[in-house]
Amino acid sequence: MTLQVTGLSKQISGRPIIQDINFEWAPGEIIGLVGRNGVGKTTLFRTMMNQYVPETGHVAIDGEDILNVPSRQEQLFFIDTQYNFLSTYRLWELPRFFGTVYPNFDGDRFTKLITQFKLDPNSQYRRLSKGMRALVNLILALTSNATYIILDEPFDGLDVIVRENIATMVIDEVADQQKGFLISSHDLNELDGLSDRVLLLKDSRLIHDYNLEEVRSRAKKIQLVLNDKVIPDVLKAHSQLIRVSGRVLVVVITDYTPAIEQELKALKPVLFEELPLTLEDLFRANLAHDTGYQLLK
Ligand SMILES: Nc1ncnc2c1ncn2[C@@H]1O[C@H](COP(=O)(O)OP(=O)(O)OP(=O)(O)O)[C@@H](O)[C@H]1O
Repeated sequence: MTLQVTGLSKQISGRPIIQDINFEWAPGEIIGLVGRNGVGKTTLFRTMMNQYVPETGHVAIDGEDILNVPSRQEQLFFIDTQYNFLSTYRLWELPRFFGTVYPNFDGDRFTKLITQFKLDPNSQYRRLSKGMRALVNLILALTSNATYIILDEPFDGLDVIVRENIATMVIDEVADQQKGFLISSHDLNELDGLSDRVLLLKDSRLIHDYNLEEVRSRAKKIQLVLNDKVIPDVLKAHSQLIRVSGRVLVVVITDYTPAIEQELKALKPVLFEELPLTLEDLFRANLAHDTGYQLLK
């Protein structure tokens, strides 16, 4: 079972916002969609949902265009955080509303989760804080029982507790491989430990589709203290410098080999220590040239 996005393009006021987007997405996957502010992440989601009619392309589930087969549309979930009709609804009213769109909506689980997170069922959606709204959006996504769930910046502006709650719920939900998530973010730290695959959107196109396990298996982050202040050739040739402070160097080597290790050890470093590699490190090392990200903080 997969969802296929094929040749999807959308222009707004004559300007191409997304162009020729192609990817496949299977249940069990948590895909990160990253790109700078305004690059077109939300536009891609709206176009996938046909809120925006695409100039070209389509979205299909197991080969069936979701526009032609209503039962397929029910398998795809997205709440537009900017434009939605929820603001005047009270939380207890939401299951009725969503139940008409998603026939497998689980009202009992919705009520259970609302109670578990100490949300007041009588609150109007618009009166909720940003973090509470994010939680309600996620609860709706999970209880819709859609297979493919799109979350647009679900962590934006949330405190660490709510962020962890959301991340844990997402991870639990994919454990049995029945659901998949597509999560946009402009902050790589938020996707760390969550996504197994990352799509990078730049200049209206998907320019990379990364399998993170594969990228991680080849890369190493190393802290070195060398006798000499000069950066050795082996590091210039194979690594991306993450930090330099005096004689302490932190580097990421994207294609770490025994030969590189030998060359490094031959320098007889005072300290040679492997550090945990973050998603941001990987992107900084792999993509510093083409993300347009200002990754160094
Ligand atoms: N309805 C609209 N009318 C005019 N321009 C639009 C509309 N929707 C999107 N755009 C433009 O399309 C571009 C992409 O916007 P979009 O919201 O998809 O980006 P994004 O990647 O989701 O950004 P962010 O990370 O800031 O949320 C922006 O330049 C935006 O101004």
